[in-house]
Amino acid sequence: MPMFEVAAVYLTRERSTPDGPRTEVLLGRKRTGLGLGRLVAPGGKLEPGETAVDAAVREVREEVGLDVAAGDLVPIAEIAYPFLDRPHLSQFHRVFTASVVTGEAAASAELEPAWYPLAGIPFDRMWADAGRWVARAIAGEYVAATLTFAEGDALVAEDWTAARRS
Ligand SMILES: COc1nc(N)nc2c1ncn2[C@H]1C[C@H](O)[C@@H](COP(=O)(O)OP(=O)(O)OP(=O)(O)O)O1
Repeated sequence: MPMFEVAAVYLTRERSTPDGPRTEVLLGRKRTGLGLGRLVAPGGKLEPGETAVDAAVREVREEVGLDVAAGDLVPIAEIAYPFLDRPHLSQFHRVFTASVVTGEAAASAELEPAWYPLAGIPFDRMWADAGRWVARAIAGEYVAATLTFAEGDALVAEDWTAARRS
């Protein structure tokens, strides 16, 4: 199944709170297109000639107004998402994390960003797969998977051994 490529970035920061230090992750409520209304990481399709790292840096700047250096991006996952009911939406994600960012997150036409505690990510507001892997990937476990979606954006199959493009 042909798949377009997407780069996504889970940015993190450390904050002190009355209960002690905590790690937070930046997510944005999607304002347009596929996944409208869901919380997602900044990210999007690779443009012609771009590497995934190039696209990750560009998407973070465009969608949440933050600057992240290419050298600070750490790959944490590669995930194939076949869409059985809409094959043209099938996509291959390269996912990164980074803890070094400059500036304040700002809303864009694509995303309305906010920081969430890593220990309390609101997975019920995200794509159905996110609760299965995002926290452990940010924690350092590299994830390679094929996660199949079907009608109603339902997650209908999970293969946690490889990111298969066909
Ligand atoms: C299909 O399942 C998905 N699961 C998860 N966990 N995250 C997803 C899924 N589909 C998209 N996302 C994430 C990936 C990115 O961080 C954002 C946006 O991706 P999308 O492919 O919707 O990108 P666009 O906004 O359409 O791309 P452009 O910015 O290039 O227009 O959501």
